[in-house]
Amino acid sequence: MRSLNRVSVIGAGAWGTALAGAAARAGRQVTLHARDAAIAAKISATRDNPRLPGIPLDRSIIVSHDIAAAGRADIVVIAVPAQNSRAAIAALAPHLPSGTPVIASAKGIEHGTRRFMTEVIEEAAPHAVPAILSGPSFADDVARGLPTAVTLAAKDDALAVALVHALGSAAFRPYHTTDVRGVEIGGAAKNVLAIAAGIVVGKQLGASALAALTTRGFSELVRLGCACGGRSETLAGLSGLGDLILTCSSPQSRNFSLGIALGRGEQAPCDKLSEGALTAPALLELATAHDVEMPVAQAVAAILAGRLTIDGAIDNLLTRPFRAEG
Ligand SMILES: NC(=O)C1=CN([C@@H]2O[C@H](COP(=O)(O)OP(=O)(O)OC[C@H]3O[C@@H](n4cnc5c(N)ncnc54)[C@H](OP(=O)(O)O)[C@@H]3O)[C@@H](O)[C@H]2O)C=CC1
Ligand SMILES: O=C(CO)COP(=O)(O)O
Repeated sequence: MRSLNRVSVIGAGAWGTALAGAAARAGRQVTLHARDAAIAAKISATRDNPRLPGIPLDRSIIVSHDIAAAGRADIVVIAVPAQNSRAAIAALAPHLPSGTPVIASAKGIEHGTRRFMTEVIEEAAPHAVPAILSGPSFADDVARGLPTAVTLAAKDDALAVALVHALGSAAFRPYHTTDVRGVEIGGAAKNVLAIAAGIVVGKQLGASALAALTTRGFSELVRLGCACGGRSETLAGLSGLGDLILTCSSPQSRNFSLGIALGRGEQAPCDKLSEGALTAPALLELATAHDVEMPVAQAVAAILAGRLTIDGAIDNLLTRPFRAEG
C-alpha cells in the first residue's frame, strides 16, 4: 500500500476545516484548500475560520488557494456541499495523480443526475479511487476534538482499512466497510428525515411523536438503502441510524433547525446549508425508481416545494391505513 501521509481537504467550510483538524490530529501533513484566495489568506493568517468561530486551526495545517498543490496528495477529501461536489472534483481532477483515493464527505444526492457522491467522483475524476466518509459528527464537535465515530467505506477492503488508519485518532474513530452505497444512502436520507423531525418539534407534537417519526423514518431509510444495494447492518450503523438519531434530536443540526422553523411557521434561515432540502426531490425520484414507499420523505419534499401545507402533511401521515410494522 502506498504512503498515505499527505492529506488535502477541498472546501474550507465548517466540515472541511473540522476534517483537516482531525487529519492533523491523526499525524498527517494536511493542506486545506479554499477556492477563494482572500478566504484562504485570511484563515491562514488568523488560524480561525468564521464558519467555526473560536476554534483555532491546528498550526501544522497549510491553508491554500492552489488547487494544483492540493492535488499533490496521498488522500484527498472533498468537503463541499453535495450539489457543488462535481465542480470541485472537476477542478481538482487534472492535478490528481492516477489512483489517488478521493473521499467524499458531503451528505446528499446530486440533482438531475440522482448520482451519489462516489458516483460523481467516478464520473468527474475517473482516474481516482472513490471512498465515502459519513456518520454522526457535527463539525464543531470534531474540530474541538470531542469524541466522534463515523463510517468510512471503499470498495476495496484494504484501502478502507488503510484510510481509517491514516485519518483515525482517539477522538475521531472511523469504522471501515466496503458498503459504499449503504454509507452514502444513510447520510443523504437522514438529512431529509431530520427536517421532518424538526417540524414535529416546531409544531410541538410531543416527544412520542418525535420518536415515532424518527423510527418510521428509519424504516424508510432502510427500505431505500436495501433496494439500492446497501447492507442492513450499515444502515443500522453510524452512517444510517447513528446519524439519524443525532440529526433528528439536536438543534445543532441545520436540517433539524430548518424543520423547527418550518413547524413554527417562521422564516427559514437562508444563510445556512440544508442538504436535506436540496436532496429531498432527488431522494424521492430514487425511491420512485426503486418502487420504495417513503411517506415521510415525500411529505418533506411536498412541503418544501409548496405542494402541501404542514397541517395537510401531518394529516396525510396520521390517516394512512394501519399496517404491519416493517
Ligand atoms: N457542518 C457539519 O457539521 C457537517 C457537514 N457535513 C457535510 O459536509 C458538506 C459541506 O458542509 P459544510 O462544510 O458544513 O458547509 P459550509 O457551508 O460550512 O461550507 C461549504 C464550503 O464549500 C465551499 N465550496 C462550495 N462550492 C465549492 C466548489 N465548487 N469548490 C470548492 N469549494 C466549494 C464553500 O466555499 P465558499 O466559502 O467560497 O462558498 C465553503 O467553504 C455538506 O454536504 C454537509 O452535509 C458532514 C458532516 C458534518
Ligand atoms: O451531518 C451532520 C452531522 O452528522 C450535520 O448535520 P446538519 O447538516 O443538519 O447540520
